Amino acid sequence: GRDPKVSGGLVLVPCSSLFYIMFDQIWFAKNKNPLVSFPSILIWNSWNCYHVFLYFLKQNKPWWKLKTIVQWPFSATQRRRLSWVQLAGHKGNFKAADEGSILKKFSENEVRCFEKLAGDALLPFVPAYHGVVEKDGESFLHMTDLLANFDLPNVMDCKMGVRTYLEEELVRARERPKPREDLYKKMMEVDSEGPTPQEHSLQGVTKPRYMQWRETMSSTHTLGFRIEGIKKFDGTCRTDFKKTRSKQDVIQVFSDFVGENRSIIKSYVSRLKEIREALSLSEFFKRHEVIGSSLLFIHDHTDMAQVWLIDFGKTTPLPEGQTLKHDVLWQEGNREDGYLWGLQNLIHTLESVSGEVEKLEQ
Ligand SMILES: O=P(O)(O)O[C@H]1[C@H](O)[C@@H](OP(=O)(O)O)[C@H](OP(=O)(O)O)[C@@H](OP(=O)(O)O)[C@H]1O
Ligand SMILES: Nc1ncnc2c1ncn2[C@@H]1O[C@H](COP(=O)(O)OP(=O)(O)O)[C@@H](O)[C@H]1O
Repeated sequence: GRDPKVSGGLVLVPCSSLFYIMFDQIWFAKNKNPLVSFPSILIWNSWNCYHVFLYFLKQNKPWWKLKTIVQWPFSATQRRRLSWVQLAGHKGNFKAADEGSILKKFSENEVRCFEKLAGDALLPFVPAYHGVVEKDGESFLHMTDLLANFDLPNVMDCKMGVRTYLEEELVRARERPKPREDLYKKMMEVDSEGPTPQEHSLQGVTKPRYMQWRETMSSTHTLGFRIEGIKKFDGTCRTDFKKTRSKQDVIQVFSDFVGENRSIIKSYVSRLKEIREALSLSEFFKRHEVIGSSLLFIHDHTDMAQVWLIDFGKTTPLPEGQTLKHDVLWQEGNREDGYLWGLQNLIHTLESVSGEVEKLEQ
């Protein structure tokens, strides 16, 4: 009864083994799940129950592919804290805050966006913004944790638009090209034939070149959005969508994400249509180039399903008097981002999933 058990890629270790518990939690806290905190460890330990220990060391696979979050026997609040996940973006950008809220590393640009969104038609579709706070000598944006009202949520991040870098980044790279080794390495991890012979010899690629390559490898160019990451209710997390490009592949990932549940698909489609309506009324949207922003999809076993606009770090105001259409071709200089075109394709994708589920049910 007290021996470690192996089942389906997981090792269950008795909680009296403090070493295992601490190792696992340090691993979580340092990596993708910054909201897991130390006090919980002591409570769990005193419960003397079994604890799920990741099997990644034995399998020699990247840890996140096997990351699993314990579901039992924690209270709903503890489960909520445990299932918080950062699916994309920069590591270490988020910190836990008071119940139901999170802190994101300060960006002046993003603060300005949240301030302008306060009186805009998009307000009901963005996380509530509670101002700038200081913690441990650093500034953060305090905002609502969108996962807080869900129990063991399924979460998906879709990055919107046909372009994921700013025009000014392109100009800068042209004027002063700066080949980056980290981006070269990231490219090589996905496709060793990605870099050009010159990039191979430099062991570096520029940022816009990397971003453009990411766009063509994924569905950004062909559909105006791409899947960045998914966390399922069981804690499994996937961020390996860099080559998910075809319409059929995207439909397959969505179908798996919604578990072929028609009620959830219906809620997602109607929420996306509400967002489309709000975007058509939004002054903010008209007057900003929206780059690198995501739609965050969240649903749980109660069939509650929501979609939110997040990440305004690279959403930039246009010069006075200029507006964007968001559904026309981008040509350098016009600053178009293809956001609305991507949204339309996203709605079509979910409608296709719904059609396929209907066929299966007949
Ligand atoms: O997704 P991968 O392939 O890892 O590439 C990342 C993402 O595009 C980041 O965008 P996001 O923050 O929207 O996820 C971007 O940050 P920026 O937002 O600063 O462009 C990173 O640029 P660098 O931080 O310059 O490496 C870039 O390396
Ligand atoms: N308000 C929020 N509530 C819950 N999760 C969030 C929220 N904001 C961001 N996240 C999570 O963090 C990830 C990265 O967020 P994002 O704002 O895109 O960060 P970055 O600017 O570093 O790219 C998202 O994919 C999502 O999983």
